[in-house]
Amino acid sequence: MKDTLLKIPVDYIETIVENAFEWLVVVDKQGKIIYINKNYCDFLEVVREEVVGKHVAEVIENSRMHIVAEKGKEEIADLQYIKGNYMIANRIPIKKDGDVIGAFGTVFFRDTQAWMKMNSHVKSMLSKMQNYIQDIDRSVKYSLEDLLGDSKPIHSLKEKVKMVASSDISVLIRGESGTGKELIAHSIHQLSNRSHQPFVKINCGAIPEHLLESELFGYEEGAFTGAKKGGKKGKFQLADGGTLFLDEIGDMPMNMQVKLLRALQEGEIESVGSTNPTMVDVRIIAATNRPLEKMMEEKRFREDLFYRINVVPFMIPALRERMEDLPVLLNYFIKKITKKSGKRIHSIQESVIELFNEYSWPGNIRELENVVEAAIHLTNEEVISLDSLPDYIKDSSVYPLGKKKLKEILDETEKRVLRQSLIKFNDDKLQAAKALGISKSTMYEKLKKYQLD
Ligand SMILES: Nc1ncnc2c1ncn2[C@@H]1O[C@H](COP(=O)(O)OP(=O)(O)OP(=O)(O)O)[C@@H](O)[C@H]1O
Repeated sequence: MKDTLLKIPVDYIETIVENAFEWLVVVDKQGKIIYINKNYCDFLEVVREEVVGKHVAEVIENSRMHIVAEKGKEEIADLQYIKGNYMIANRIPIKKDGDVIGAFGTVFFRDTQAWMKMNSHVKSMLSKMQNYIQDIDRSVKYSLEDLLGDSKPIHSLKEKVKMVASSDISVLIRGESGTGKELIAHSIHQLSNRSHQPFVKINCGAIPEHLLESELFGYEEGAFTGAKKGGKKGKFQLADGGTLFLDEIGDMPMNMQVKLLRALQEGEIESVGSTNPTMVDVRIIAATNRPLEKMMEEKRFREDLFYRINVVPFMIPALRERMEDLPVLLNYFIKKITKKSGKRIHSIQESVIELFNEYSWPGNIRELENVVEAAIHLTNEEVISLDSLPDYIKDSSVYPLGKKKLKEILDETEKRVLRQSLIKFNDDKLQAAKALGISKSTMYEKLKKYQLD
């Protein structure tokens, strides 16, 4: 190291020490100044030749350089009050063969204000980056392999995704909540030529009406009170070259529908506060669970926008309409959740499957996953039984009309009620009978009938 340093010409060293630090001072073991750079002298309003050789405390107010040179303990980012301001100083001992022979001190920020300015600058840059990182999700979470199901509708959905993915055609995905609309949107993007470009999602229903325009198209600096310095990019600009997923498009207010249609038709957008339109190249995938046809009749959704986005419609059926997918979905979620939770589950009781087949699943696949997760956490055994299901599923009364006779339905309901009352009263049959308003003997009779004893 020493050899390398000796090779540096002295002119170079002079430039480095004069400029590498804002201010620099070097003292010997006694605290006498050996070297001080010009910037520091200018600030202190002293002549360099006159202060070299003087004790540092005589030249620099509140200096601790002599203490560091004596004790050999470094002081980093210490606040030092000089000429009416706080400075941020570093003081480092210089050692030779283990002995302290002096110290050098640097000041990076002339005062705390300069430091705070730099600090808030860094913070604002970091938060800006964070915004963009959240907005742009290049690594989409799902692919077509994640779309499980053996039913005919799922097979044809998969085929359709493969057919349209590579074109830039607009797609409208419809289906109840939790049916996998976002999963399909991810899959289309992933199979498209834009897969290495951003996939940007905006939930049109979750953003307050007055913010939606700037969220979609961005804004210029000074566009409104509270606008960020330098402005902000909108989702359209962030998705440039990639895919923009307009989730819950049926919840978009009418005035924004006009602006969105213009952007889609002309391929250019205008940020809030700007007068110059910019071209954007974005593929649109929209999704909704709203009845758009009815909304068009009621003049709550624009027809022209509907035809612009509905070039290829995707309709995902509700889970209750394709119950043949239940076994594969159930198996998949059990495996996934047991792996995550470390719990072992080796079977599901037949009664649970029966109940699942009867239940209407208003929250679709998302609800199924949540119910399986809750059941796995609630069971103490390695079997998913009715006891481990959330109450609202057990309480749900979905009558299999047309499939079962009234007597069968009544018997099943009676059995379910009896089972629940036993669970509630910890198998205390007397208490359960009391709660149901039946006699002890009737209770025993019924338990025997339904093999619950
Ligand atoms: N066919 C499927 N196979 C496996 N998982 C699925 C399937 N469909 C949906 N899921 C899972 O269900 C959950 C909900 O899916 P997703 O968010 O795509 O639904 P969505 O229709 O967009 O819901 P919302 O309208 O409420 O936003 C996700 O965890 C997803 O992985």
